[in-house]
Amino acid sequence: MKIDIVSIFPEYFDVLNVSLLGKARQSGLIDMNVHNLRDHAHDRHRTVDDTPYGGGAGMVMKPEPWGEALDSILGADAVASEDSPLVIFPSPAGEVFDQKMARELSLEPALVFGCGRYEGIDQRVFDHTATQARVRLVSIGDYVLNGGEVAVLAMIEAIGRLIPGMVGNPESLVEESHEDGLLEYPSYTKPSVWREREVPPVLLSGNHGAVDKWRHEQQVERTRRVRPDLLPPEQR
Ligand SMILES: N#Cc1ccccc1Cn1ccc2ccc(-c3cc(N)[nH]n3)cc21
Repeated sequence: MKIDIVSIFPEYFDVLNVSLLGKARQSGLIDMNVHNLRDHAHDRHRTVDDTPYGGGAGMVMKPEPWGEALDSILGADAVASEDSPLVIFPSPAGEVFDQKMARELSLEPALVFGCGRYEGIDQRVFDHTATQARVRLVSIGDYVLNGGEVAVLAMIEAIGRLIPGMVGNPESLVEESHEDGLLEYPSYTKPSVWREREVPPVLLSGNHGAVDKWRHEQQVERTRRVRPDLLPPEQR
């Protein structure tokens, strides 16, 4: 997978050289490039923002630097098609990112992430980029961050771990929260007694059928208690 990120804070993404994603970059599983938006602002102060038309507090990101930056990634003459790269702009007004979307995006050959700051990006950037590539505005939850960088880090981690070859044991991805629509079951490891707290005996029984049954029951009970919204109405 090819990943391009545009941000005024490229250093945010230095962390992506660590751990699994770092290994994936070294192995070539992921080809990641981070672009500094200010490299595409050519005035003396490398200005990327200005006051909003119509008034209001805060600043809006200017379209020109974004246009030049995205042209350098997509091609100035690119025409959007179903084979175009997918350009994702984190936004509080976006569709909500979830495990289903992470799975979908992990199959994309090329992703471009545009990190806004201030009060957001001039709308014409989204409108114009949609003529060059596929565009989605994506929220990582119903709260407001100061910019898109943290959202992109979260999405890249959630997407990256699903890319074939990323994790050693793909089976470990199946029984996680949200993979089957349920929260995951509680996990235990040695010692079998810790501070007078015992591991549930079924997990020490060696009876795999009983273990699987107990784990599913735990998933349903935890989901019903913590996230009933994930269950179909009749199971809540
Ligand atoms: N836009 C906007 C905005 C609007 C009002 C106040 C502050 C901001 C800050 N901001 C600028 C860029 C940007 C990108 C993504 C998020 C974001 C995503 C999620 N899920 N929460 N917040 C916020 C972002």
